[in-house]
Amino acid sequence: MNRAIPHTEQLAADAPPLQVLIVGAGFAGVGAGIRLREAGIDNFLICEKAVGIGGTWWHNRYPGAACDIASHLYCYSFEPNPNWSRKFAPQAEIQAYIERCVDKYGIRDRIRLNTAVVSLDWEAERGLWRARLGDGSVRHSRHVIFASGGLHLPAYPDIPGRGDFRGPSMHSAEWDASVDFSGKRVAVIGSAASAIQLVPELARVAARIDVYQRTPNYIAPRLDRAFSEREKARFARWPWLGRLYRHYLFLRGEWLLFPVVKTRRRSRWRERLERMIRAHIRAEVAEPATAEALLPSYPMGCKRILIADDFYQALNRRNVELVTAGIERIAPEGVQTTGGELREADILVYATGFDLEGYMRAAVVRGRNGRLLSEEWADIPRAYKGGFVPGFPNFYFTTGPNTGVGTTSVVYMIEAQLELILQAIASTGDGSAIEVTEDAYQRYNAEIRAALQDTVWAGACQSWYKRADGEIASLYPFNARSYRRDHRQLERGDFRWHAVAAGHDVRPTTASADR
Ligand SMILES: Cc1cc2nc3c(=O)[nH]c(=O)nc-3n(C[C@H](O)[C@H](O)[C@H](O)COP(=O)(O)OP(=O)(O)OC[C@H]3O[C@@H](n4cnc5c(N)ncnc54)[C@H](O)[C@@H]3O)c2cc1C
Repeated sequence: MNRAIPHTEQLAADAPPLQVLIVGAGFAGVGAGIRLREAGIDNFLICEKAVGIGGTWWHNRYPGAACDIASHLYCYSFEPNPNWSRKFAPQAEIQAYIERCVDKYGIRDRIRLNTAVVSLDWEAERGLWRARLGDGSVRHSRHVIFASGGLHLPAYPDIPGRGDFRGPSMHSAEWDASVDFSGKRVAVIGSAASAIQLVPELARVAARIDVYQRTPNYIAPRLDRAFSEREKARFARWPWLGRLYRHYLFLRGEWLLFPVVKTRRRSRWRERLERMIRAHIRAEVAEPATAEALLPSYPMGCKRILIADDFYQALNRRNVELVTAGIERIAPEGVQTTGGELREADILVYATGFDLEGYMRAAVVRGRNGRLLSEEWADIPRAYKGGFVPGFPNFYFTTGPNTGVGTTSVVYMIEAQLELILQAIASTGDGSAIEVTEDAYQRYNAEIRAALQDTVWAGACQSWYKRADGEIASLYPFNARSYRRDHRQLERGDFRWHAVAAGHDVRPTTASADR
């Protein structure tokens, strides 16, 4: 039975506690809501700081924005979509898909938009999380699913003079659709995942585009194409066909791409792919000096492997130039390079990615005994299986620390994480609170850290994945299938349960095998 969520002004501090509060309405938050409802848990609320649903696919609206994991895999396994228009669906279509899921599974009345969760405090005496929301109201909840995602905070480069630029400037994730690029000189800072999608689109209308590249990327052909009406009809008629295709896409990532990253030792397979992409760059880019500047000099997989069909072609246009000189500062008239050249621009676009640890900075979280999550993670963000941190009872992350696989769909990973979270919530049916043990947390993270040492990301490899101290807090060193296997069953010996009684002290209990 649906119970309408009262409006903010009606929410007094003593509003009945929620069973589950979900932070964020992206693939993870919406997926969590759907799974909860399926499990018969109706008393949940999804708070989303943005004014729309879809997370990444609400925020990233730059021209050319699209997924780079094929759409038939980049969607919920329980909600295949036979009607994807292309192999790699554009942003609007993915956002509309998430909206459709919200309606089909009846969770729209559980979503509160324009509502940031500012802080979360564990009230041990009540066994509840106290959430302070952006509008100043307070809500209590037994469980919190922290589905803020890692990529919701746009990162700007630390370049002097950013505020001096006299024209419009924007981050790719905060696109200003009111700005007209026609006939304008545009400086695009960055040449990675978002830049390679938006440069070909802007190049069609802008007078000139300077693409500022710090480090070249391995960009493989995307081989995107539209699905014909016939193909869509077949996917609709024979759902097994969609499942088979999805499975093929998944195995391709596991077999073709995972071996590239899984070892830091020499790999013939990796070297072969590197040679193929280098040959591709030389074949695609007309100007030899530009082609040379686009050739990466590090092992493939060290940075994210990108795909595009039209980026290298766009660099052949007369109105597009690759600038490899460093940036000294942003001037009112444009970009001043380290070579002393002032390259004038009318519009600045920062395609400079995200603060990779966005899940860490999304809200102030205080667990047992007032322990701040930021203190727990002062050295490095860590979590047991990416989702559980000791000292934070009934609190779960999706896409938390060390959950990035890079070779498969994040939605696939999210579904695995939700499986474990749902089991954790179900295990507290007697009113207790669940918490991972310190031992299990330490052991799991020691295993992850040791395994990361043998991946291509370790050692001298410099990448966005790495923190300034060289630690890797975002990536998972094994393949997606082993991740899924690892998330199938809550390992009860790795948890303990607190007896929680309203008005009484929380008494930690040891997990018994039969819980
Ligand atoms: C441009 C782009 C393209 C991508 N393409 C792919 C792809 O092809 N394949 C792939 O697997 N992955 C891709 N990703 C990664 C993508 O982020 C994930 O696939 C997925 O969308 C993550 O879903 P999520 O729900 O975990 O996080 P998000 O989609 O980021 O949603 C989290 C939501 O939480 C909200 N939020 C954060 N903090 C708070 C708070 N304190 N209070 C309330 N709300 C809050 C945010 O506003 C956001 O809407 C891409 C990412 C980007 C940026």
